Amino acid sequence: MSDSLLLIVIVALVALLAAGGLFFMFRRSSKPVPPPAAPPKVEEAEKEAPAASAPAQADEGGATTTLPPPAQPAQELVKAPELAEVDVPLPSAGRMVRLRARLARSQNALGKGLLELLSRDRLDEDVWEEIEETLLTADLGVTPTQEIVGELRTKVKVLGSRTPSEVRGLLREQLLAQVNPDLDRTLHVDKHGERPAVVLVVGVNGTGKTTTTGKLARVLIGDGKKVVLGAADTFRAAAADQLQTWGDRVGADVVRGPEGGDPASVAFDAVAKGLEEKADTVIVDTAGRLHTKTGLMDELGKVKRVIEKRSTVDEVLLVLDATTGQNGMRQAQVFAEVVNITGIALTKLDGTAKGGIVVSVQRELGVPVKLVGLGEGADDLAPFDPEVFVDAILGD
Ligand SMILES: Nc1nc2c(ncn2[C@@H]2O[C@H](COP(=O)(O)OP(=O)(O)OP(=O)(O)O)[C@@H](O)[C@H]2O)c(=O)[nH]1
Repeated sequence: MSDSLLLIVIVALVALLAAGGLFFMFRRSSKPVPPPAAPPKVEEAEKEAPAASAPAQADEGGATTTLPPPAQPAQELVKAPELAEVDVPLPSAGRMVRLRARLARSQNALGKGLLELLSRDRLDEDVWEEIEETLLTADLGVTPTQEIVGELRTKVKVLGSRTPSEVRGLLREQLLAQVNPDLDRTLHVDKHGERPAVVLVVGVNGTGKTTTTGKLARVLIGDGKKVVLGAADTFRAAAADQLQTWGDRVGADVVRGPEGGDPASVAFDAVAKGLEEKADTVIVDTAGRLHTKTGLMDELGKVKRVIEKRSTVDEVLLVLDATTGQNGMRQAQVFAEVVNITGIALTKLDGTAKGGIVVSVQRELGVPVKLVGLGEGADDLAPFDPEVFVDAILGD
């Protein structure tokens, strides 16, 4: 090989080596930098901070990026809820007037239908049948319906032609007579001397018994009374918790026992607490399961007997769900045979057009409706006022 050829080969080799070096240098600088330390896996993060939530977060592409555990200490995340502040409910006077719009919303169709039928020029048999049907559909019961129709027929004949206000007046008079404004609807909740009044709340589960007990406590506290609650519905643990929440909110002591414990013993302790606290009223929420009539009789009988060792049972309130119609009435009858009911709390009247149940339940049980539930809100329980009720049915 000539010297010049050797020189060319050497130059070419040096150039090749230089290009290769540049290539490797470039590749190394474009390689991603690995993370300094791998973050803990989800399970590890959870072990370190059991209460930490959402340790992983999905990006838009569906891939999961593991996040480091949150910086704050775990116990803050499981801290107990703060006690609800005690609020002061409004007094009970005029409550039903305040809730009248709600009553009108559910019951107005009945009034409108009846007023329209009675305002027709000709009131033939078909129209009277329709009036009868309307009253029966509203759960008024057969006898009250027949009485109302009989009275209206006579009065309409006497009147001859009818102005709208005359028709309204006639109907108002008849409905009010059936609701019976003369019944004594006093709630016996005032203490006697040193002893608190005791209210026993009975009824089938789901009728709104616990809710009514809590709402009633609010009504009484709004009226300036001191109230103790007894969670004698030991059958369902959640019922005691529910009552506790009501008690915490309005500032009423709640006496409760173990789940499945003896309801009579809770009732006894509640009355003892009422005496000790110089309370005006002790309200005892019972389970009142309708398993068998004798079982029910034993349970409620024992609760009553045990209370009477320390005080008197002044009011036995039967809670009845207005939406359950005839089924509810049958259950009510069983309770009436087992305990001496002194008043009815008719709940969920906001959820049914069948307000006639006020009339039929009073007739069948011979006990006045003393309270009505008109919603799920804390202040949606009102002392029953017959005139406000009838006016809400008829509309303004
Ligand atoms: N719309 C409406 N709902 C009501 C009324 N009263 C109670 N409720 C609802 O009825 C449901 C049942 O109420 P509870 O008080 O738990 O019934 P309960 O009879 O005590 O049932 P247990 O606790 O199982 O014994 C709850 O969702 C209440 O909010 C009312 O007047 N109107």
